[in-house]
Amino acid sequence: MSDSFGNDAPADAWGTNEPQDTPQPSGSAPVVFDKEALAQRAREQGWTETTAYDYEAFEREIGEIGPEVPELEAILFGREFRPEQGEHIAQLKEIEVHVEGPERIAPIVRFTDAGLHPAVLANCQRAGYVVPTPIQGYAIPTILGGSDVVAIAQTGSGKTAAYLVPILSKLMGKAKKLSAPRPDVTKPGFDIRSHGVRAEPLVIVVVPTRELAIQIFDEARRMCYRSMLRPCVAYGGLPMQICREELGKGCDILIATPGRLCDLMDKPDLLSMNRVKFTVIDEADEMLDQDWETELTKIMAGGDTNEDADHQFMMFSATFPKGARELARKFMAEDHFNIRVGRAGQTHKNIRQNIVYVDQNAKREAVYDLLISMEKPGRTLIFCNSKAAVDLLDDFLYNRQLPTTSIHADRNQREREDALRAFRTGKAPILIATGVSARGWDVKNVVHVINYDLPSAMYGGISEYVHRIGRTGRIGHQGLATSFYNDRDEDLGQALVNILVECECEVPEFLSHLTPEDGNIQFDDDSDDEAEAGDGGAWGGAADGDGDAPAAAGWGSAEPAAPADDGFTADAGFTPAGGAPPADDGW
Ligand SMILES: Nc1ncnc2c1ncn2[C@@H]1O[C@H](COP(=O)(O)OP(=O)(O)OP(=O)(O)O)[C@@H](O)[C@H]1O
Repeated sequence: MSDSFGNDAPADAWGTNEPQDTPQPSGSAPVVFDKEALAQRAREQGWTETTAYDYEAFEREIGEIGPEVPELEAILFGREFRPEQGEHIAQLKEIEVHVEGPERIAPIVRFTDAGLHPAVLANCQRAGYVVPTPIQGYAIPTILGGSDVVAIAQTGSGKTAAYLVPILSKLMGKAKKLSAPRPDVTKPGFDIRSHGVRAEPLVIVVVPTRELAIQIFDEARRMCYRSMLRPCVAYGGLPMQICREELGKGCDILIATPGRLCDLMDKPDLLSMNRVKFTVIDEADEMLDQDWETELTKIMAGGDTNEDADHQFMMFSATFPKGARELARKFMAEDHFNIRVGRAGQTHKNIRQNIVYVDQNAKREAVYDLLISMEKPGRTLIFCNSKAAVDLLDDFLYNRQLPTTSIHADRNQREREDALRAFRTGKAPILIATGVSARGWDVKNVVHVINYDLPSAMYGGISEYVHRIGRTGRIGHQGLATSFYNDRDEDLGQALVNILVECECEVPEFLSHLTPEDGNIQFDDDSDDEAEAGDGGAWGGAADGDGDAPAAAGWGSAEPAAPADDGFTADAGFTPAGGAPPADDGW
């Protein structure tokens, strides 16, 4: 799909082209509609006029924003970083969106409909975003409206921008008003030890791994362009001295791993939480799996000093276990929104999943054969369950002259960064990793994910499988996921078959006995537990037969929100942002 600002833009994705109200059936003369007669007929039948969308225009003052700096712009938004949405983006929109909250959300179908600050809108354009993904369509207006949000959506569906864009839009133009004083680092004689300040961020984003922290920091830098806000990153493994120096220059948006953030919270001379207005927990499920619950509870409580009544909390993930729901219930406003694109833990049809039977002792040869026979070699990510297995496989393939590198928790920071850089740049296009270390990675053009070891329950089970294969087939691109299965993986068999059936992938012969005869898949996902617990069903309301809890009082809508692809017309009186979606914007 072409850039929305080029002349060959997809019609109206940014609302800049004339709406096409005259359909042109191919090969025949244009059909001319008499709009007035049609309007009259519609009114006679009792249809009201299309009402304008409430938050179409940006209503507050632009405020003070920074100048354009072409050199910086080229660095931040250079081709290397442009995601270039794939042509199969429509697959993502086919998934039903479920929303529970105190009121209906009118999802946005164009970025221009969201009432975003013009400078943020321009940054979205520069970043190459064409149309909002479904999770962005719902989360952006909800966050702009000031609500707390729990959001679940498939891997690679743009969750990071779903929170960064509205948060930055709310802060853009207000840096001078809201930010803590910052030292002038350009002043001659500036010395961080004597002139450094205490960091008082407005936004905290918590993520499970260092690599993810750096990736989100990069995305935040792009969205902060011209905002005069300063993003910083802090993670375990970064020398405390460097952390101190960075924070000492001032920090408005802090992206951090939970352990390091809690360390910093214990050092009031370095960090104060008193200005925090937005707390985002990204990949919440992973952090709870990794036993960061105490740290998350401390972070969500916001430290002793934060008394901001408007403090917004957000949790984003592709899966949503019980622990995360409990955290949400404890810290979020009672009227928070739950936005779920599809089933929690669902994947999508852009990933072709292959399960092949391979005996444990034949795996090495099998992975070699697979790599050597790839039609067109491309970036490939291989997952093993243990660090030792990663090292062994890396040695084995490297000795067979394949361009490999590897990453796991025992590597030092430098080694991890080098490995990821080599993979990103294509110097070492085969990366072998443990699942945890690759959580949330967004690497362009990963064409193949191989589960050398499938993640048994001990290694995160089926949700880990979903996260792993989600490193390919991102944002409308297609990808392949091959998994080696043998008797040791039987505990995962049923869940795998369910996902294969759901995504219309082939179920291999050796698992075919697990295919439900009546075609009805029973997902053993976390949302069911909730319903069984009888506590009101955090996911209540989606009466769609997918196993969700029945409608619960207090969660507003009793039907699923409209599927994102049908013009959002599920409900009378429910008008999509900006009217009907553009005719040909791919959604
Ligand atoms: N509207 C959009 N149009 C085009 N590209 C987009 C859009 N929104 C986000 N992207 C790009 O899509 C890629 C994937 O986004 P992101 O990493 O936020 O996905 P995610 O849902 O968080 O995935 P995961 O669950 O695997 O962490 C990024 O490169 C991002 O810049």
